[in-house]
Amino acid sequence: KQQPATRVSIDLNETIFALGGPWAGSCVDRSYSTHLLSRQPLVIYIEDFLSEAESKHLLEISESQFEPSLVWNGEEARVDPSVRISENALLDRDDVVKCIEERARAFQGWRPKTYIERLRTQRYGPSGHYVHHYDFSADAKATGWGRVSSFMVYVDADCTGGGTNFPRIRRPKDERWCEFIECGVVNAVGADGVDDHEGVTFKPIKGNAVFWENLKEDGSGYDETWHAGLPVVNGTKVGLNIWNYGMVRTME
Ligand SMILES: O=C(O)CCC(=O)C(=O)O
Ligand SMILES: [Fe+2]
Repeated sequence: KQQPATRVSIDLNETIFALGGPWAGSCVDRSYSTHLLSRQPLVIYIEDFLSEAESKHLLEISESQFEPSLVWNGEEARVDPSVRISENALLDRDDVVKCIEERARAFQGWRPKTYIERLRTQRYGPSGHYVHHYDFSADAKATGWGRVSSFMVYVDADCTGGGTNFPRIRRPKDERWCEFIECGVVNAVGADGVDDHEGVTFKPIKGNAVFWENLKEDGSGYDETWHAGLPVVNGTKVGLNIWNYGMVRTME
């Protein structure tokens, strides 16, 4: 086994990560169903990841916590409507939240040396959006640590627009996918001018989720994971971000 050139230790800080070992409480098993969209990068669509009651609960505990979403420009975090218009809420780790964290760990086969970042909901109103971006940062290859994978979960989707667009992922051919992704020419142009009729746009569907891996085994990022939250036209969309921070595979 190849030894990493440098060993970087990470700061396992409770304000950032959902720590505390395997959840010992009782969680009701969720019978979600999965559909493989891509192998490289790994992208899996998940139906019924959240129950109706869980979504309702997440919305309730988020309500008083929402604050404007910030963007990091390399120096400071600030509001930048050209990049992102939404509010997000850091969730208290009650039993419902811990069971969702545990479901995300189990889904990934309890991947070693991987920590879930504290869960956040994100709410978008009309013209709310997030321009195309990567969830990973470029230093994972050097440090051996990074955002190895992401879940985008739809907690509320009482909206038009607001799809999650991956312009570099090839649209699957089978018509059955049209239940979950936009088919045909959509011609919606994101706030950054990227035309979403290429690639895959997931419809926001309450309770469903998209899971993808951001980093290759060596810690470099997949270009194909470039994605956006397209502008909401009417109504409200609430997403749940589950970001998984871990050691890249070749360093494990
Ligand atoms: O809202 C979406 O559809 C995508 C959100 C997203 O990519 C993010 O918060 O990192
Ligand atoms: Fe993202």
